[in-house]
Amino acid sequence: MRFGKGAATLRMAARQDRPQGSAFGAGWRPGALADRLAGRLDPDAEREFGLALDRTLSDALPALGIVFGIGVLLFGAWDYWIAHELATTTVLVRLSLVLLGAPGYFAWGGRFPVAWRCALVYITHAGAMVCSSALLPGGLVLAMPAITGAMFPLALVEPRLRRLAGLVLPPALLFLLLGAKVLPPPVFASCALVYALVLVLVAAVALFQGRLLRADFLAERALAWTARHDSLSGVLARGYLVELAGHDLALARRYGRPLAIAMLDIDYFKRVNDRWGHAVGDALLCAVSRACSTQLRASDYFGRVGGEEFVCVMPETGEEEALACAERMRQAVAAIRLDTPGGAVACTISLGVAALDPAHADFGALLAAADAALYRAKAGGRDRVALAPHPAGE
Ligand SMILES: Nc1nc2c(ncn2[C@@H]2O[C@H](COP(=O)(O)OP(=O)(O)OP(=O)(O)O)[C@@H](O)[C@H]2O)c(=O)[nH]1
Repeated sequence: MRFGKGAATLRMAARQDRPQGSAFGAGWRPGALADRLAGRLDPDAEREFGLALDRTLSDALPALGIVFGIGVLLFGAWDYWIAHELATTTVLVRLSLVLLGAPGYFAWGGRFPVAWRCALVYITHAGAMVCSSALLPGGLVLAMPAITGAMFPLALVEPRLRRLAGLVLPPALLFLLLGAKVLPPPVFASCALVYALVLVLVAAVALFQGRLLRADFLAERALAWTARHDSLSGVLARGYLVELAGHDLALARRYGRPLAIAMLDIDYFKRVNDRWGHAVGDALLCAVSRACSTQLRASDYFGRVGGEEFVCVMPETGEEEALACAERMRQAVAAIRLDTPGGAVACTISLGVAALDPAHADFGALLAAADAALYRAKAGGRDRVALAPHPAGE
């Protein structure tokens, strides 16, 4: 199962804090035991896990259609073998119910929730098995392995218990209704008991599968977080920042929207390391990251691109607003006082701001413009903001 992310989700993830682990809350509530067994995650992670699972299900549905189609043909042949005089009727029942559920295989541009599509497919198809075998002599008993067996693969792809129950219970009720009508009472009782036992086993498989998939989801999420973030400061890593910025730059170009970046560098950082030691230098890098991040809009993002160099990307932001944001960051950093046993450590930053211009070939060109402006801020005395000139005016 792939837990891939679309560009929008990627951007959301960029602003998230470190991934949460399995955070099943303490305290008793209905379903708490099932939650514990399934390794249920905290609400946000569970929502994300559910979306990933829905994507997988949506992708799998068309392929399942081919498998189910072959199944319908094979069971039609089985009908002929059991009672060929009834087979035309049973095959028609099977086909009509399966065709009724067939729209569920298609995505319909995402107009219908995946849960509904799954329900339409599974309930009609399992209903087709139950109804047509109820028409055959002893058919319900003979078809029991297929009817109950089909629930196990379902539990593997849909391990969420409530959803699973919504899928398997309607065909189970249909089985009980028709079984009570066509089977002798002792046979019916025994079939109902076996059906109930299989339901319990299917629930156990779903719980176990849910636990495995959630562990897989958490591991993949933690790995993605580590790959996309700077391990020291927790802000975006260079590669991920460039990936996100490339996407936002393409959007800004396409729709003629503004976008600006600020590149910043801690002034005389070498002296901090030399005087206070690398541990204090590291703590200062974290403090600067925090101070700058708090000055940004929710749509902006901030990453570390070098030793003591950071970049802030501001989509939908023009030159003036970017300069104001850069100035806020400068002031926020200047206010930092890092308490150490040797005394309070302070620092300043220099910033270069560049606004997107049609002449910037790509994000690298915009970055180079901000870097040149940063160089001018350093040369001009540090602790200041410099704006990159428009490329045409250079
Ligand atoms: N503590 C710590 N230091 C780092 C890290 N990465 C880079 N540095 C240090 O950052 C310093 C950068 O020094 P320089 O490039 O000379 O720049 P500067 O001293 O800040 O001077 P200006 O940029 O010109 O104001 C070097 O001493 C690097 O060792 C890190 O992750 N942790």
